[in-house]
Amino acid sequence: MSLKPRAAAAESPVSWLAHLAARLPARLRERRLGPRLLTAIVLASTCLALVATAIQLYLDYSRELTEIDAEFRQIESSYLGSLASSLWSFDRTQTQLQIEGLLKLRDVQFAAVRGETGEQFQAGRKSDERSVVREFELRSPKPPHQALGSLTVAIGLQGVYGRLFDRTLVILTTQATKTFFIALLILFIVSRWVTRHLEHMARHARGMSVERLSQPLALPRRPGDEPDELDEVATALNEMSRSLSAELSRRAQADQELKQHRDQLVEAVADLRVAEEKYRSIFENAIEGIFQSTPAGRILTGNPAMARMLGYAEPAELLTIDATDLYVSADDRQRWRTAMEREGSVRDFPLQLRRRDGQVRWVSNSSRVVRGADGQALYYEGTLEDVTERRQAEANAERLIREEAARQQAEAARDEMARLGEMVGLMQACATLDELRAVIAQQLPRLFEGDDGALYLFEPQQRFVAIAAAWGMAPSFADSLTADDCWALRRGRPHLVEHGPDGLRCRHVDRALSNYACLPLIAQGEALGFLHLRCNAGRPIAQRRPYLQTVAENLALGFANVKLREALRHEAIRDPLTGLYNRRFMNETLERACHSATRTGRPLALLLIDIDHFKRLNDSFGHDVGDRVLREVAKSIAARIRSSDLACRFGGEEFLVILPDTALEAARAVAEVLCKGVRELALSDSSRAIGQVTISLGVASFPQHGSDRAVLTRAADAALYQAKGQGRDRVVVATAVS
Ligand SMILES: Nc1nc2c(ncn2[C@@H]2O[C@H](COP(=O)(O)OP(=O)(O)OP(=O)(O)O)[C@@H](O)[C@H]2O)c(=O)[nH]1
Repeated sequence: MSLKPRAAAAESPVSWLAHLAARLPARLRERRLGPRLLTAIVLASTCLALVATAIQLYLDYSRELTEIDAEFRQIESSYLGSLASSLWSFDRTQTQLQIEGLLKLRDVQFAAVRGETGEQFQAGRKSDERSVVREFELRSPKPPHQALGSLTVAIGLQGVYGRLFDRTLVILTTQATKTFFIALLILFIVSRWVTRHLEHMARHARGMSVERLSQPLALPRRPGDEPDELDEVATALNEMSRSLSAELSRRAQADQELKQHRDQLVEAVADLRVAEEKYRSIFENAIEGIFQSTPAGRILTGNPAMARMLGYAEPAELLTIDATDLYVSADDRQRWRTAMEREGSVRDFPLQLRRRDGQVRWVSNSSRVVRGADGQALYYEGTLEDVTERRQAEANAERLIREEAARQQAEAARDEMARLGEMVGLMQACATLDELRAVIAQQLPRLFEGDDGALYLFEPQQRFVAIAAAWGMAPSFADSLTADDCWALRRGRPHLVEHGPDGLRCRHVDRALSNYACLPLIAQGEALGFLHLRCNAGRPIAQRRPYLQTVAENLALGFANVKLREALRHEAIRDPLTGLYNRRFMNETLERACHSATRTGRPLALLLIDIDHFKRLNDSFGHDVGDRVLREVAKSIAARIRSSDLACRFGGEEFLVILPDTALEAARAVAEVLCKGVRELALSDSSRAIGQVTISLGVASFPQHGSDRAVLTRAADAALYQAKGQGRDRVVVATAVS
């Protein structure tokens, strides 16, 4: 059996396919997406269609073969019996008819019966084309079923091939048509949905420039269209454009900055060259020596000034010497290195170096350590200045300063002593303690210029000292102190506290105060007070101790002298019995008062007072009682006059009161007051009452009753006489001088 395709029918599709296959690579290499896509679809679809058609043909072919087998079985079952009967009965006509009848079956081309006897019947003709031939054995219908011959049937495959070809043609046509339209549809869709936009993007991209980067890509969309991947691509492109634009701006700015930096760099390089030349010039021409040396003492660099300083002709010679040999003292080198290692640099470090010729020079060194990344000292660099002459000049200047200071100190001491002498002189001229205090208050600040201080003096009959004079920080001094507040008063010795926290401070000074002195004023064993001094000038107080003691002693002496003088003077001008001024002093004072009244024209009055019946009182009570009455009357008078008035004992039991700036009527009123005051004295002896003591007063006034002491006194005396005459215990005003 053989299967042969029809050559004429197969030639056309194969050549078409060959032609198509030959053109496919060119089609697939098309630049346009549409044709490429179309070609790919057609190719893929064709391949699939061919594969599907081949499968279909194979299945159809198998079915056709099955049907041929079924046809043979049908021949076997339906025709073999009747043919055997016709052959058994030698019915040739029937046999021939039956064989021809077989040709009516589908695709049967040929049928032939060959009897055992050699007879042969056949219908149709044998073809060279492929066919399926089967031979059946014919046996008699009745036992013993002997062999009668055979039936040969040939079913041609040409019909099968024709049907398969037709079917293939239909399938391929259908597939091709479908593929064509689907391809067209896909082409349209791709063009509409994809390539149109891609071309738009391409046009946008082609038209893109740096200036147009900011123009966004907008796909031609109908409003309301949902965004798809192309929109995402467009969005991504726009974002890319924006990023690109930003990047370009940044690059442009960076370029600008780079340009500026480059310009600055160029300028800096130029400046650097200038600076380098400048520093080279400084290095070469500097007056100071400039060097670099290793920690081991090797000189790396040295300028001409350094070479000259050390006695070498050329800087290159410095590189051959060991720097450690330059030091006069090894200790100097060690101190210098220790300072460098500890501080990292030194400034104006004094050193003594030995020149090449052996001469020793003083130099001032300023250096620093240059360290590596590991912190190790790589080398030292610095400058050397020859300060030998300057040091000599400084030494001379220091000597001169010391001498000047000593001279000034001596001068200051002379000044101090001169001021002290001046104060002592003034003190000696003081008649009263008040005068003395005033002089001291005025002189002490001059004596201790620049320092704070105070003078404390014991108040009469008191146990505390009160401030008598203060200068400098006067408000910070206490007004009064007890003797316990000051170590100098307690111990009767000078108490000095130096700088520092350890000194034993007096209670009257602040705890923070140091450098002060308290010196007691002691005269004839009696403590008069103390001098307190706070030294502000930074000069140790101990240095001034001798001077302070001299001042304190002079002050004490001054007070003692004035006190003595006051006592003497008191005795000279006072009446010892009554304490009032005596007649001699009264005469002097009245003389001055009259002159003053004459000069100024101001009034002046006199009261002449006499105790009534004093003789009788003396006689009755004794002289001592009389003395006591004299004292009580004097006391009563002194208590009722002004401090500017002056009461004195005129003699015996007579008193005289001078009333400056007092007119006659006022004087009369004072006289009445005095008269009444004495009248009211209630005096008594130890055993009996003395009785009332009265006085009589005569009043005279300047200028009505006289313009000098004698006339006024006489006028007052005349008035007193009148008062006695008129019965005593009264005031009588003098009559005007005619
Ligand atoms: N106790 C005492 N008596 C003195 C003192 N000085 C004077 N006399 C006395 O004073 C008396 C003065 O008396 P006279 O001058 O007579 O006056 P008189 O007795 O006060 O009488 P009239 O002045 O007229 O009232 C005399 O007896 C003096 O001795 C004195 O210091 N002490």
